[in-house]
Amino acid sequence: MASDRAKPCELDQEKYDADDNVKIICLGDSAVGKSKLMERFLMDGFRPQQLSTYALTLYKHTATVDGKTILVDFWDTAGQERFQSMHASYYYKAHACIMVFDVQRKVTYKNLSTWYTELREFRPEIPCILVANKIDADIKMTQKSFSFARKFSLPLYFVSAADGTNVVKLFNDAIRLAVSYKHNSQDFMDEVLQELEVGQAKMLGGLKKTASLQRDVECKPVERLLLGLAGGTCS
Ligand SMILES: Nc1nc2c(ncn2[C@@H]2O[C@H](COP(=O)(O)OP(=O)(O)OP(=O)(O)O)[C@@H](O)[C@H]2O)c(=O)[nH]1
Ligand SMILES: [Mg+2]
Repeated sequence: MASDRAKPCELDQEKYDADDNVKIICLGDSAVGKSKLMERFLMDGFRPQQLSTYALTLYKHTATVDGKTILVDFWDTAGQERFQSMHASYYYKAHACIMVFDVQRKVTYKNLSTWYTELREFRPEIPCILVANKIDADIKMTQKSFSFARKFSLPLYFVSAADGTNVVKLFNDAIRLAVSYKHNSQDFMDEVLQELEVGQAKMLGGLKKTASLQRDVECKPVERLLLGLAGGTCS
């Protein structure tokens, strides 16, 4: 279970021993409760005053999933940026998205399509959880079916940052989905291939050097192939 709480300590040994790390982003209009949801999960608290997020806040959290320590970066942004395009780096290498609307303000539900379109431009495949927040203010909303979730086959969570309903479940599920996406996606394969390429390039660099220094040394077949790939020659 990913049930650990955020630790205030800067020097956290777990961070150095972590098995993996994931990035989870949060999207939605201003004042839907993105920051309050993070506050509820990470600090188990809720201060009702509204302080709109300025630009971007990054929270670091340590979780345990299937016995493994996972470092989670939660990215929280300001919803008023909706009318501009979000910076691509916000989406860069994100492994899951929590997309929030406010059950008390219909417009925040309508605007989901703008958020979702942009998300899919940058991250076509990452898991996305749809969140109906502030159900404490109108419990009847949990009886409503929200077609946006069905249309895009998104899991829908009814939550309240104010009283904590479903918040821990929401974040724990998001972490699980992020970890699972990271290990099963094409992105993961791309990362592995990239690392192999870097390793191979280093090896080829070494071989090229050797070949130019020792031109009369006979090349073994495998070295010929590698030198061919690197543009080197064997005499
Ligand atoms: N009743 C109720 N109010 C909530 C809940 N979550 C957030 N709020 C209130 O909604 C307001 C906005 O919450 P924030 O978390 O700052 O919203 P945000 O989405 O981070 O807004 P930006 O940073 O501007 O994008 C605050 O006044 C909160 O007290 C909730 O679950 N229930
Ligand atoms: Mg905020």
